[in-house]
Amino acid sequence: MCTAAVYKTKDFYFGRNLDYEFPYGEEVTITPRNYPFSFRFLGERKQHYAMIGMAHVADDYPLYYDAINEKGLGMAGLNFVGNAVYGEPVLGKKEETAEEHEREAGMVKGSEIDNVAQFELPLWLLGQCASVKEVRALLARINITNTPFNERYPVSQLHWMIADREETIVVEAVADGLHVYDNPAGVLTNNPPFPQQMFRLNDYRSLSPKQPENTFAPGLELASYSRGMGAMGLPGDLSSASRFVRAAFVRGNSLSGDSEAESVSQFFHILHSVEQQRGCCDVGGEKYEITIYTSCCNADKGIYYYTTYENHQITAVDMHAENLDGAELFRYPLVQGEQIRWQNR
Ligand SMILES: C[C@H](CCC(=O)NCCS(=O)(=O)O)[C@H]1CC[C@H]2[C@@H]3[C@H](O)C[C@@H]4C[C@H](O)CC[C@]4(C)[C@H]3C[C@H](O)[C@]12C
Repeated sequence: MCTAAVYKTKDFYFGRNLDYEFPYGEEVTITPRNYPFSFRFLGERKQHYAMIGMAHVADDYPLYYDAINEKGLGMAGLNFVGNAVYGEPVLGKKEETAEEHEREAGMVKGSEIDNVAQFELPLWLLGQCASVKEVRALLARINITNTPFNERYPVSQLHWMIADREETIVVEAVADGLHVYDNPAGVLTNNPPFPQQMFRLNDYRSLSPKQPENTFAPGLELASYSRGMGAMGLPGDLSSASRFVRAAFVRGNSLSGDSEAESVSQFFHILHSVEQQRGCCDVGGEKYEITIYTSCCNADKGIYYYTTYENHQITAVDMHAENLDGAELFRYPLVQGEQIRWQNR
């Protein structure tokens, strides 16, 4: 399970929990503007926007899980197993029915289509889009293909949250095609599909950070014996559907100062409210899903903050501290191990 979230104070923040039973060997990775991308179906791009994110680097290629680019656009891929459906590559244009073909004959010769392998999506979108608006335009002509990176890395079944400071969307490629949803909740988890996650929020519409009125039944005096009773019923379990509700509530009611330290701190509090502790989510074979890392990107400043399961101290990497006109990846292995600050020795 995973959870992604956005948060806005003075700056715009984007991040996620990566929950899984083992790490793939991820590193904070900066891709500078002149690192050449070779797309499977779309040729080479010698120049693109610079980006920073968490990636597994294979054969010097950044396989991003989540990242932001230098324009303030963020993107995260989360498991969507059993629902994600990617297509075979098609030849340069959309497959069209005979009827559509007739309608279009003499006008446009079928719409152009971009075949993008599933693992290429972050590079394709973050490399050339400065905003969600631009992402929407590219998605209108995309065919996300089921092309694996290589035989060691089968295609992951993911859906994506993509956001800038103005808007957040969710992209789901399913059996009946590609769907792009507005996401006013500002969070994403895993299954079920996004419309069902959003619908379920209706069940919790009476929850509140305020103490509730007693409306239980006439004549029954009931006590407000504890703080926090307005959110009684907020799910606390680790299922994806429950984390969606919990994260949407916590994020939606979050308050913080707008300094960098206060904003980053609050962002980690939001995502840590749905983190997974080792032992509580048994996935079989004596393996347990845990929150391997939590990230918080300042999308305006190009800073990638993270904590890991083994290290609660926040570590940060600033993309602008590197030469973004370079042509080689900058890679930062995750800092692990709790950093405990002793006060009396
Ligand atoms: C396992 C990760 C998703 C975590 C998650 O959503 N967990 C929920 C578990 S559950 O459904 O609720 O059971 C996903 C997110 C990004 C994925 C990686 C990225 O897509 C980049 C490459 C893509 C390659 O095809 C496979 C390796 C890989 C390096 C992927 C490995 C793995 O599938 C990752 C790391």
